[in-house]
Amino acid sequence: MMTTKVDIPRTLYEKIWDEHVIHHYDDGTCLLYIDRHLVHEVTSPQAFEGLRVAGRKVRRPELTLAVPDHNLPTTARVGSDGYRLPIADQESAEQVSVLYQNTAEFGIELIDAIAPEQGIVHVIGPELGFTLPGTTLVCGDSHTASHGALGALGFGIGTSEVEHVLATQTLRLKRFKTLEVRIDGTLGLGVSPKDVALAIVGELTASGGAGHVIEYTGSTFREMSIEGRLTVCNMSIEAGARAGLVAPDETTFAYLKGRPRAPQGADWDQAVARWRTLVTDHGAGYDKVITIAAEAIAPLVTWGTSPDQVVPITGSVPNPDELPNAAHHSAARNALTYMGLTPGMRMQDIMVDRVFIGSCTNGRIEDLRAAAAIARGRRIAPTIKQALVVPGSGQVKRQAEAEGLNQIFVEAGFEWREPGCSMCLAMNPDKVPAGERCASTSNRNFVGRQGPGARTHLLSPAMAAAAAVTGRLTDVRTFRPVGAI
Ligand SMILES: CC(C)[C@H](C(=O)O)[C@@H](O)C(=O)O
Ligand code: SF4
Repeated sequence: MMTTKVDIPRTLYEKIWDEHVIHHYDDGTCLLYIDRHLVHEVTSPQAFEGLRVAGRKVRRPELTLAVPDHNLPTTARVGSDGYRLPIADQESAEQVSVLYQNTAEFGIELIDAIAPEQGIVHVIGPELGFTLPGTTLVCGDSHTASHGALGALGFGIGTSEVEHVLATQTLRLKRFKTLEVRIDGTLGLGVSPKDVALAIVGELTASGGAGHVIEYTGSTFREMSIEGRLTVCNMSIEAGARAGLVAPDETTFAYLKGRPRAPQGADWDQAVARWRTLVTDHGAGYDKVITIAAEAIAPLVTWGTSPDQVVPITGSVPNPDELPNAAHHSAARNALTYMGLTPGMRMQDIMVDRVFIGSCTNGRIEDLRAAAAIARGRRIAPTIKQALVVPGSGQVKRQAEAEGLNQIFVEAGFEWREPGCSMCLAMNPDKVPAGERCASTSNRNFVGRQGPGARTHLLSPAMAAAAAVTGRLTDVRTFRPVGAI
């Protein structure tokens, strides 16, 4: 009997990859077909310019969707007279208006700053059903890994690759290696998908996943919502991985059903039947495997300037010289100097100046619900200079408002904003001043990330809300909800 390719056990990643290879080159690279392309204002201007200079068109404009997010102020975008407010910062205004011009010139759909669907590129892709299982999806943005939560092979690309995808709808790439991150068991009370993500990054280190696609397996992910899976997949890149994947299942199908751009009617049934085959076959091997027990994961918080510099909230700032890996000693010392911390300090004694709840890591409805459950009936500490809640998209914002979450936040002293990347990175007016400390639900605590000299502690939405209430990093497990939400 003939052995067909189908009989060889393959991982989920290999199945998606194989299905998209158009050509194998002699040097081992492959030409890969790209199903979907997301574009934002930061990494696309040079790509469009390249097309213009070469006199090329966009090959399949209908497969690309553009949205501004990084540079938008999160204050009102429309004045009381109904007119659009200008962006004050010249560079930001320019980037956004160039995106508008480029998309108009090349016939690409644009969700503009005041459209109801506007939001962070990685939040709107899934919620519109633009992101679908088994597809290849790219964006000139490292957190494109997020989309793997729906079983799409999503990865970030550079600006020259953005141009290549626009021109050809393909990319020439080397196959990635595979890494299984297996977590079984039930998360403890107060432990969220963000803690899972931080635990994985802490375990793998910021470079442990380099060159790999992570597949998240085990009962913890099977029981996790799509929002939670998006949070975990989002941070795959913080462990150095190109992409993160969760095999699509009933949770995925329920999430996607009825989304505006997902297949409808008979197409839907056919699509689901196909998506059910998107699982790693029994007997398929990964290049690397790590396992973590769900019960071992505590609420975590970062102390340094890399997302892998993380400890349980009940822990202390480590002594750099006592870290297990000697290669990390000097990096840790520099991080502590930048962060203004000394070894041995209890994490819960660290006072914060600002709190940011939002970003493509934690700006979805479940994140806001978790934060609101802590904020409800409480006030932010008087020492807090600013506490921002920034929904990841217009849809998240409307849903949160329908549930009254905005009111809970505002009554507690938080500011309720328009969707965008906001304080995740200092490309818009939401910045942390030099020397100030921010408890942030975003994904990067790099030097200067939230503003020059700003100090960032990454944590979950509930922990961020708790920090806002007490004015310091706080174990959310010591909080009891006030009333029901
Ligand atoms: C601006 C963009 C290129 C960048 C990225 O690639 O991730 C940003 O989104 C980030 O989070 O640092
Ligand atoms: S929210 Fe932050 S991480 Fe996400 S795309 Fe925007 S800047 Fe990048």
